[in-house]
Amino acid sequence: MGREQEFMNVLYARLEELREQAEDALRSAMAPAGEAGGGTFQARLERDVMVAEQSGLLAAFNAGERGLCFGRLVFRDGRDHHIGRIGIRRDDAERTPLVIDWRADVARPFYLATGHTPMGLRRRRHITTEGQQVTALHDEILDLCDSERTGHEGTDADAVLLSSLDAARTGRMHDIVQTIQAEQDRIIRAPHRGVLVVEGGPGTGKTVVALHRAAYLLYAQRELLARRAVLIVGPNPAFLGYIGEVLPSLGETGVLMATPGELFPGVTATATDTPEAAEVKGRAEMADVLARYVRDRQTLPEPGTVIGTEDGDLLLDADIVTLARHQARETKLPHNLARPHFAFRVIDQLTAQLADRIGADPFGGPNFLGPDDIAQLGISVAASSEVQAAIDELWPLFTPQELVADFLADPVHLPEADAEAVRRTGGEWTTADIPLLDEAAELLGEDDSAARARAEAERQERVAYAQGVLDLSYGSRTQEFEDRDDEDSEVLAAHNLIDAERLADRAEEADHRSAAERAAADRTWAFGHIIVDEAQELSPMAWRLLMRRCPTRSMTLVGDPAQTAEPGSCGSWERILEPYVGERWEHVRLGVNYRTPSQIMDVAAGVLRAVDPSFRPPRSIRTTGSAPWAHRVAEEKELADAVAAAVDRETAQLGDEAGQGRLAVIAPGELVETLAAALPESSAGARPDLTRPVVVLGPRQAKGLEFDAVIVVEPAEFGVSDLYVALTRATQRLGVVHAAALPEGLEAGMRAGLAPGAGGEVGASAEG
Ligand SMILES: Nc1ncnc2c1ncn2[C@@H]1O[C@H](COP(=O)(O)OP(=O)(O)OP(=O)(O)O)[C@@H](O)[C@H]1O
Repeated sequence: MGREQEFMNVLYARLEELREQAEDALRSAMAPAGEAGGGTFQARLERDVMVAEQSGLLAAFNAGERGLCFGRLVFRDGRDHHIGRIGIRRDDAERTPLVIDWRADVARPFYLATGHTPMGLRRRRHITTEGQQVTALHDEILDLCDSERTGHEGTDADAVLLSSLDAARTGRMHDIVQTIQAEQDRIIRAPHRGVLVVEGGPGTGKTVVALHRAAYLLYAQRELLARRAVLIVGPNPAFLGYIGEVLPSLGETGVLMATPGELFPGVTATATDTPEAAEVKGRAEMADVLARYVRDRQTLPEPGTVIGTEDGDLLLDADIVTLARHQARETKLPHNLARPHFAFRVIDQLTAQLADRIGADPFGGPNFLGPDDIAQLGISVAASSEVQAAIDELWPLFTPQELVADFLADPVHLPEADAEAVRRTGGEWTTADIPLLDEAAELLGEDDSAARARAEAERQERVAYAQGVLDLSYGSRTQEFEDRDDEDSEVLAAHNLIDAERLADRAEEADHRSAAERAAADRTWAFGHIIVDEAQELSPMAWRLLMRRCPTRSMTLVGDPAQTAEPGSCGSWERILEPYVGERWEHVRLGVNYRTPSQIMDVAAGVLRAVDPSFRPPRSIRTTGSAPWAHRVAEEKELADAVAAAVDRETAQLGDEAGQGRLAVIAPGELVETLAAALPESSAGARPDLTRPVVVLGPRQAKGLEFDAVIVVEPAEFGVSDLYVALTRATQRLGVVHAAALPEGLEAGMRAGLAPGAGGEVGASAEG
């Protein structure tokens, strides 16, 4: 222990040194222009390089501080490496690695080696720390011929994992770099570059594995991903808050997180659809329906429509417009971008009409007007406000919001019942509207060609400057960070953190945002990688939107069909993916439940088995001493008091067991407010504060979350999959408070779970 503590002291001293250097460098880079070499373009670029480099380093130093080093690998060939959250080198001429980043290849045996396949290891050590103090060591001997003993062997190999799983929850998910399991490691580092589907039951680590995969990809493909950013889509804001600290704690910040209701820049879904409306809006056919609706808005004039111009009246008949419309549609451009073609054809034909009239030879000879005269006539026709108004009427410009709002107010091309389900005038946007807005934006297009051309020319200029600055930075680098075998692949060197193009983008006066920030504002942004959690919930229309955001199809999809409850969700992975990648996707499964103890899992599984006797839940890695309990009250109005009493009892238990902890009351939506009022210390609402000791949630809000204790209220009101989700959120204790009879599968599970001597009465709490 003493030797590891000495090492830890050296390591933290080095970290402090690096942090100070980075802070100093950052301070001087941020100094006012006059002191830092003037305000020239070149000087500003150099400053940007420094700021990007040093703030990246600082973020990594700060993130790496907690649990900086957690493992050690001693190889048979004499190599001896410490493994940590980030890689750090000594300040010597060889830049010897002090600690290796967990994502480096050389760290892999830490997660994969077994007695059977030792991967060249003699021993593997887990180092537990509190702050900078080493508090425990666990050694595993992997080379059976190794007779050396340290006194730290022989402890349960899973001790570190189990202590992490037993720890009280904080309301925030933590990284698992110290205890990644072999089946998880294979997914995190999967070489597959396309769509990877990670499936598994509740608590199998799907979410945490996907986040670590993002961290790994940001390391392994840093150049691409730092520029294109990673998008993480999660079911609700509470969930995103819950997982939000995992990647920053691993030093990764180039990530945008969003719910499906936030995927159209400038709009946030705040209203809720009925299940019927959400189902209709989510259907793949809506893409065709909207496309037809856009064509409907390309209209024909009333017969005999006359337009008055300075040069006389013009007849705008259906033939003229039909031809112009046909020619505009033939361009295959989106509606708004095809409009100039339509306008041009209409003006051309009206001009011809005018020219025929003005320049006609009464004796039947050729037209008197020359090409210049006709061109002049064309200009005056185009400038006519009446002509413009007619074109606006026949081929109007729309924003996506206008188009979708018009469609919802009068839904066409839908069967009557479906149209009724979605009909809405005005009002706020819903989550199911977001893919419709995106589809509309695709159908309409955005005429930004001139702005794009200008921006691109300016950008090329900046890239040339930036390349010069980077060459300068590369030549003068003093590198601290290194953990990959390849000397040239500095993980966080300036020239990797920020390449010429990114630097050029950053140098743009008006736009100093990160890639993730720019991505958030840009509907057409192509992300380097997308992670979708609770992917089984998304509708076919939502998938169309997401696939547009990721043309490379580099995606990790996380889901569990048994937890699917959204109306209109896609169903099978094949159905989701076939239109976009055919059969070119990989499917991996996780089979061990790290969250829910077996007593609780048995009860939850009973609920699904009641509808599907062949259902097999994931195997729980833990059991706890507490049997789930149920308490029945005579009438619904007694629920709030009973829940308040149960919360007091359970929080006291958590206090006894873990010193702290988090409890969730999961109740049907209509009861949430009443229960929250009966629990004054609790947090509830659209964005509940999960770090509070007690939260009150609806079943959909509980998705993906976990708590030490969970009290499920009135489960008869839940759908089967919602109930399964609710019952599988607890890491320690589960209770049910109800007035109505328990659903069939739950009642049977509770009976089986009751400890002998507890009376066998489901109606009586096992706790008394
Ligand atoms: N290797 C591990 N080491 C430590 N903790 C782990 C490990 N794997 C998973 N866990 C923990 O198990 C819990 C469940 O993980 P996670 O939320 O990712 O599961 P999930 O499969 O997404 O669950 P659900 O589908 O129910 O939302 C988390 O607290 C996670 O940190």
